[in-house]
Amino acid sequence: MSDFPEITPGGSLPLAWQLKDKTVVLVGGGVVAAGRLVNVLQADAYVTLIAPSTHLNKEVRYRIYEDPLFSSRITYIDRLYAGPEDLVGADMVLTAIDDNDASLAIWADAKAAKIPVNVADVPPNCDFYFGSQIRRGPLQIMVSTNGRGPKLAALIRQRLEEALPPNVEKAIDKVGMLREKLRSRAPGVGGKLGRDRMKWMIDVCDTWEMEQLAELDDAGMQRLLDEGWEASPKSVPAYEHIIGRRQPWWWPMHVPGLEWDASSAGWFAGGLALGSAVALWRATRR
Ligand SMILES: C[C@@]1(CC(=O)O)C2=NC(=C\c3[nH]c(c(CCC(=O)O)c3CC(=O)O)Cc3[nH]c(c(CC(=O)O)c3CCC(=O)O)/C=C3\N/C(=C\2)[C@@H](CCC(=O)O)[C@]3(C)CC(=O)O)/[C@H]1CCC(=O)O
Ligand SMILES: NC(=O)c1ccc[n+]([C@@H]2O[C@H](COP(=O)([O-])OP(=O)(O)OC[C@H]3O[C@@H](n4cnc5c(N)ncnc54)[C@H](O)[C@@H]3O)[C@@H](O)[C@H]2O)c1
Repeated sequence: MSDFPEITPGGSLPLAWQLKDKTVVLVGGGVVAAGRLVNVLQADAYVTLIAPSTHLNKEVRYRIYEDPLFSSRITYIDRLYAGPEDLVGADMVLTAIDDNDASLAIWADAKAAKIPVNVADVPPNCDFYFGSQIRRGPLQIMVSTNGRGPKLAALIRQRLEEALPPNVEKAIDKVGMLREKLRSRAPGVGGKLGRDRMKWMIDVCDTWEMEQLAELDDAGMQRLLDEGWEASPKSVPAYEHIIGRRQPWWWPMHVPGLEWDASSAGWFAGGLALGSAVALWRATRR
C-alpha cells in the first residue's frame, strides 16, 4: 500500500464542459428534448433543433418561439433528421427521439464526424451521460450514478439540496469578487506571490463561515485586504472585526479615533447606562 490516493477504476470523468457559444445539434422535440434544452441553454450554447412541428412538446415550442432570452439562440428545423449534413458545424450532438433505428443512425454519423454524442436511453451509445443537477448561481452540483440508477441520482440530489447553506451562491459570488480584488492588488502568475495568494484565500475560506462571506460588501473586502493581506505577516482578520466595524447610521462619520467596532459599542452602551443612572440619581434627589 502506498500513501497516494487509491484509484478506483470503472468510473467516468465529471467535468464542467464549457459550451458557451458552441453549437449543439439536438434531434427530437419531446419532453426529454425540453430538459436537454434547459441544460445546454444554461451553458450559453447555440442550439439547432431538428424535429417535426407535428409532435412538439409545449415547453420545446415555448423555447423556440416565445422565450424572451433564449429563442434567439435556437435555430429550428421543422422535419425529421436527414443525414450527416445535419451535423455539420456541431460541437455536440444530442438525440432524444422515440425511434431507435434513427437514433443509431444519428449516433453513427456523429461518431464518423468525431462529434461527442449522447443518445437518450441508450447508454452504450453515449460519449457522456447527463446527471441530476443543482444550480444556485455559480454553484453547479451534478449527481451521477454512472448510468446505474438515474432515479436514485434524483433522490440524492434532493437530499443535497436540503443540506446546502441558504446563502451559498452569495458566498461564492463574494469570494469570486474578493479573489479578483486580490489579483488586481497582487497581479502575476505562479511563483511565491501565487502561493501566498492561494494560501491567504484558503485561510479566508477556512476562517469565515459561508454565511459570513455572503455578507462581505465592497468596503468589507477592501478592509479585509488592507488589514489582512497587507499585514506583515499576512493574516485573516475575524468577521466581527471587519463586518462588526460597520458604523451605525447615527455614528459621527469620519472622525479620526471614532471608528466603530465592538469595543466602541461596549463603551457606548456603558456610557448610556452610566448617564441614565446619574440622571435617575439626580431626579430622586430633587
Ligand atoms: C439524471 C437524469 C438527467 C437527465 O436526463 O437530465 C437522467 N435520467 C433521469 C431520469 C430518469 N431516467 C429514466 C427514469 C425512469 C426510472 C429508471 O429507469 O430508473 C428516470 C427517473 C424519472 O423520470 O423520474 C429512464 C432511463 N434513463 C436511462 C435509461 C437507459 C438505461 O439505463 O439503460 C433509462 C431506462 C429506460 C427503460 O427502462 O426503458 C439512461 C440515462 N439517464 C441518465 C440521466 C443518464 C445516467 C444518469 C446517472 O448516471 O445517474 C443516462 C445513462 C443517459 C442520459 O440520458 O444521459 C434524469 C433525472 C433528473 C432529475 O430529476 O434530477
Ligand atoms: N435519459 C432519460 O432520462 C430518459 C427518460 C425518459 C425517456 N427517455 C427516452 O428518450 C427518448 C425521447 O423521449 P421523449 O419522452 O422525449 O419522447 P417523445 O415521444 O415525447 O418525443 C420524441 C420526439 O422525437 C421526435 N422524432 C422522432 N423521430 C425523429 C427523427 N427521426 N428526427 C427528428 N425528430 C424525431 C418526435 O417528433 C418527438 O418530438 C425516448 O427513447 C425515451 O424512451 C430517456
